[in-house]
Amino acid sequence: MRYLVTGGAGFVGSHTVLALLDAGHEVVVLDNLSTGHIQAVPKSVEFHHVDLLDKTAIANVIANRAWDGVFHFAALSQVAESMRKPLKYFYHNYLTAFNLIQTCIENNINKLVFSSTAALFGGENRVDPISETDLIQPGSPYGESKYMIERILYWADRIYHLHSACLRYFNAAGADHLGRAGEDHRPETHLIPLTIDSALGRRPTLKLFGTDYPTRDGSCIRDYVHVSDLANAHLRAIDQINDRSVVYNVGNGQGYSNLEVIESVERVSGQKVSWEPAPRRQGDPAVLVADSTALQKDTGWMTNFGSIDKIVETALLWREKHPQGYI
Ligand SMILES: NC(=O)c1ccc[n+]([C@@H]2O[C@H](COP(=O)([O-])OP(=O)(O)OC[C@H]3O[C@@H](n4cnc5c(N)ncnc54)[C@H](O)[C@@H]3O)[C@@H](O)[C@H]2O)c1
Ligand SMILES: O=c1ccn([C@@H]2O[C@H](COP(=O)(O)OP(=O)(O)O[C@H]3O[C@H](CO)[C@H](O)[C@H](O)[C@H]3O)[C@@H](O)[C@H]2O)c(=O)[nH]1
Repeated sequence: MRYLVTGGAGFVGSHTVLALLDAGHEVVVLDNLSTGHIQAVPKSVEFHHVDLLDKTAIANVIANRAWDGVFHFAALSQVAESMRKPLKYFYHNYLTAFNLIQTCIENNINKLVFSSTAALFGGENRVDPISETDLIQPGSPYGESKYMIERILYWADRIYHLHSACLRYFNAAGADHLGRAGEDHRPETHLIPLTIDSALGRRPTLKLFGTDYPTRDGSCIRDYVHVSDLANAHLRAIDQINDRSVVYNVGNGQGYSNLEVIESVERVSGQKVSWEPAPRRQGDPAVLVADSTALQKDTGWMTNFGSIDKIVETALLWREKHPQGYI
């Protein structure tokens, strides 16, 4: 199969590219390298330095070739930044997806897998774990921008038969267990890599955002899913959309508090993490844990890296080998 991957130089995209190659598929990556890294794209992969805001550039890559499907990872994805710059998120995430979807329709592509998010479920009054039918209530412009794209995809299916899988990831973390790829956001905003860097003495004291949430220890609870398990969910999801569209929540089904993540990093690294309480970060819901039963039932998807310690272990190994990230 030949697949187009937007955002394939980024964290989740690069791990999915590896999973696609491992399964014997041909992959073409389209990325503007705004947050991704060319070093994360295997040399054997055809790469196009394209910004999805430029519809003509997208069409130049897609037109006149046969495609078996598209994986759309490219986006701006920082919840906190979206609270400060909401219009940037609506403009960028909506328009890039719009350009891509329109080009897919114009070129008779009929399968698209989309990186949606747990940030759709921002409401405080709901019960975890969260299933696909739970109330959608984005708690940030980032989450809202992803929901807007889910709605375009809904209508693109009904009217143009572009079938889609919207995968609402919870917290992607970890690194390829063979060390071929890892997490390198600049600046890094995610808890696990920041905590690891604190343990390795490469960062000053970690700020723990919020210690007064209504949770078991006062810190937020998140559902961490290993990035390679998440990549695998994409390969399974695309097989589900030959004649229909699907929406799946993707997580481990188990929540860890921020303090429990710190404990895991200390356990796995054998080092103390220096941290201090800090005010809540805007846009953060207290708890986000996935019910991924639908994905498991439909596709047989299971996690290989279920425990937080395993996830942290792979992330730590990559970080130890790549102290400067991709260079
Ligand atoms: N990391 C998570 O925990 C998480 C959770 C839920 C959803 N998501 C979603 O998954 C996707 C991937 O997340 P990630 O953590 O890998 O992010 P990332 O920043 O590492 O990857 C995004 C990639 O898209 C590229 N890109 C961004 N804007 C582009 C544009 N206009 N044109 C072309 N390329 C562009 C970047 O250069 C980068 O390579 C995003 O859509 C994100 O919203 C991530
Ligand atoms: O220095 C830090 C960084 C993070 N946190 C806390 O750690 C938890 C996890 O934060 P991350 O930034 O690692 O992840 P998020 O849950 O904010 O975000 C992830 O899940 C979201 C869905 O809710 C989005 O999809 C987003 O793209 C994805 O990265 C949050 O409580 C956050 O406040 C800290 O305490 N200190």
